[in-house]
Amino acid sequence: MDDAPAFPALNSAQRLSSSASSSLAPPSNMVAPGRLPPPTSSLGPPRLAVPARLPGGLTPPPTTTVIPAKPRQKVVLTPGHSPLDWARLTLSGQNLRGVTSFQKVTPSELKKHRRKDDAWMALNGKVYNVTAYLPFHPGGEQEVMRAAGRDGTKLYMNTHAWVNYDNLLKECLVGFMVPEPEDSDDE
Ligand code: HEM
Repeated sequence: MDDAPAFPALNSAQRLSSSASSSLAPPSNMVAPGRLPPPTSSLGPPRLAVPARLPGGLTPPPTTTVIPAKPRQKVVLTPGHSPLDWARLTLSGQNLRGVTSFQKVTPSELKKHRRKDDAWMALNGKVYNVTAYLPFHPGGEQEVMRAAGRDGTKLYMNTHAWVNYDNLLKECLVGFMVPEPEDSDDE
């Protein structure tokens, strides 16, 4: 049987360009998001690992994807307030709700609980006493307090829809939102 022809063909663009990109290592001008680029020599312009145009008129594929990073707003939690500490506290049997039975909470009742030592928040119709959680909140106490005494669903979802509040605040459930009674004077 005849020998198989060389692949890629001896005079192909791939072979011609192979000297330009002989290494499998990522090009040195690739920058991980949030990282500074590697220092470039002060002698001459920065090196470009991939030429603007490959021999044979081929344009190389893009080598970087820049995702604009939103600055994190996480705070440093005080000792004893890690997520694990919070898990421990919720399992301790301590009453974190501040009530002994589930309540029907009207908007005007909710409004009464907007102090740091008595903070309730409604999330999708459920009302939570978030007082105990405040020092454990990775975004800081002030952020949670923005929604204290009111419905924080929109703010919460806009900030971190991926955070499972139902699970984190299970032991902080106070009750459920109900409309203001018809004859109320809307305090
Ligand atoms: C509606 C009021 C709230 C606001 C405005 C708020 C805001 C924030 C902010 C700004 C961060 C930092 C995000 C970042 O830069 O990474 C954060 C993180 C976090 N918040 Fe809240 N938060 C609120 C309520 C809550 C509540 C009630 C909980 C408890 C279920 C919670 C749990 C968390 C967790 C677990 C993180 C860390 C998320 C992560 O690492 O991806 N937040 N929050």
